[in-house]
Amino acid sequence: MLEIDDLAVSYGKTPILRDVDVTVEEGEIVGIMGKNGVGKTTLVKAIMGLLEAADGRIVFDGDVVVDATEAATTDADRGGLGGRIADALGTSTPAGTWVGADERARRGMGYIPQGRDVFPELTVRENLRMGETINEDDSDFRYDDVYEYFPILEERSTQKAGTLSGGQQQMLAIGRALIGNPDLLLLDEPSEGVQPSIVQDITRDLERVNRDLGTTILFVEQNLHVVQNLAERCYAIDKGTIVDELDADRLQSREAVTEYLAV
Ligand SMILES: Nc1ncnc2c1ncn2[C@@H]1O[C@H](COP(=O)(O)OP(=O)(O)OP(=O)(O)O)[C@@H](O)[C@H]1O
Repeated sequence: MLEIDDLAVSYGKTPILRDVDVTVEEGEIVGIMGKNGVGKTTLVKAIMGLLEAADGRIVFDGDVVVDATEAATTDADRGGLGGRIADALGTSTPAGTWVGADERARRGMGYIPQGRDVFPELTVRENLRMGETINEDDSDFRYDDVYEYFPILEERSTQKAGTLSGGQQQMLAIGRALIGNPDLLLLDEPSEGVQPSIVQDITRDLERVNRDLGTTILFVEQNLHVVQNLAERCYAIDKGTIVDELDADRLQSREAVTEYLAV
């Protein structure tokens, strides 16, 4: 479903990610854990197409969506207009293969950003309607299904999203993404700003989504409960690169997991 090879991402001239290799098979729930500031958000944004890659490749559902490898960004591409402009400006070039975020969403990536980004002045229902703008292939997944997963959203359907608790907003963001009918759901710290009892609910809800809808899930987290209870396997990221991969057995060891978290 997703294959990331040798990915590097920079902010301006500052390298943030380097040599990132991550693979996610169809139907899996995979975590990427790491402490504050190690590059988790940067990685999710690069997968979604919100940040350019300085190097590496990303293949989604069999199609190359990013190819910023040297081979792809030299020769023909660098001879093109984009390459010449980039050369003239002395910037990194987007030459090579680049599929934008909107197109990645249309091809089946669903993204739930850190902080959720619900529209606070719109009602719950209006927020869910936003998910339909992504869904062009007549998904069967509609409001009623979202409400079945998250009954509280039906109770609050005419309430402004900004008045919901952190956990309810997270449910709303997940519901909105599901209406877009994603094959791959990318979540950036779903537990952030959510009270612990509700974090457990959200973990269970995401498992149910994976089981019932077959949605592949890739999340980044630094919450021990979510890492241990949601991930089937988990990468550890530190200082911008993948430093370990834990299978289901190792994930059960609190000691093994906390090494990579700020707990
Ligand atoms: N827009 C930006 N410009 C420059 N540097 C940035 C920018 N955004 C993030 N960084 C830096 O990139 C590094 C990785 O940040 P990132 O947000 O990806 O980490 P994170 O693991 O998601 O952290 P957190 O858990 O705090 O969200 C940090 O050192 C951060 O300061």
